Amino acid sequence: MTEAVLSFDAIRQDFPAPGSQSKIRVIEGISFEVGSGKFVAVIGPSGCGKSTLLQMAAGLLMPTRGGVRHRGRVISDVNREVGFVPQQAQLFPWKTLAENVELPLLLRGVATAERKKRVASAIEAVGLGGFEHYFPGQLSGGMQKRGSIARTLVYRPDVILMDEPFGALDAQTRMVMQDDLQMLSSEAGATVLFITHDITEAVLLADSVVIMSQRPSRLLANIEIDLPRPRDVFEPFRNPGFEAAYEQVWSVFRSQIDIRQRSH
Ligand SMILES: Nc1ncnc2c1ncn2[C@@H]1O[C@H](COP(=O)(O)OP(=O)(O)OP(=O)(O)O)[C@@H](O)[C@H]1O
Repeated sequence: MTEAVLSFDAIRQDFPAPGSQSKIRVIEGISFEVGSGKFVAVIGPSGCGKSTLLQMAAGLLMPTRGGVRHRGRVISDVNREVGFVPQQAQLFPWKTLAENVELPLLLRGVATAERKKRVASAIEAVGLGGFEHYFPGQLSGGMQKRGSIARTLVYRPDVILMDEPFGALDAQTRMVMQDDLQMLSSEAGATVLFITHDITEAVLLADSVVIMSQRPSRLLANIEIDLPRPRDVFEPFRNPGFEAAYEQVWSVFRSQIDIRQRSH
């Protein structure tokens, strides 16, 4: 069995209800693991607590009950061994691409020569060689997203947390980025916890898909996606076994979506 890098153990999360003394239960009893070198996608209806789980893994929020462990250690403070790729690229607009990517290394006190080497290789890995001196405003949305991924890869975090990283991209750029991410993460043997609303994206990228229910959210299923790699993200249905895997996820997930019967 592969070693668990992250484990979520019977997580419950209550938040104070804004404007009242009561509490809202958002998560009720979620448990799953992210194994070493595995790509785990989490899907669930809007507001079910997916981002909340990432915040717990990053040590920015402690669960009301249960615990999150990183390589067996209970996370009780900011977890500096995770890398976070947010929904928006969030590069500093006044810094060049190279300076943005270099920042985490500066904060960690990495020596200059090593910094330069790692920045160059991270920028190269995401296909942005030649754009080092561009400012974020001079890059397209997709390129900024690549920059944000390079800024995470550069310090080689033990786990990469991605919160709908491709949600805001156009459909074509999104496919290219999915393909790149698949290659980068398998080459680096990276451990990734990835949030998405998109079942196709989840099935194409993940080794397993965790499906959460509506609030208070529970774990509906944790489905292993045993499709050969590399997977074709451009023509999903050409991947042998894709249709069955998609159907397996959709058959669980569809109960969580309001599909209204309209008579007109
Ligand atoms: N600090 C907070 N205080 C109060 N409520 C919160 C807080 N953080 C999150 N919530 C609530 O918890 C619920 C889950 O939020 P979260 O952002 O984790 O959902 P999500 O599944 O990532 O949603 P989406 O798919 O729409 O991004 C939401 O209803 C939100 O209003």
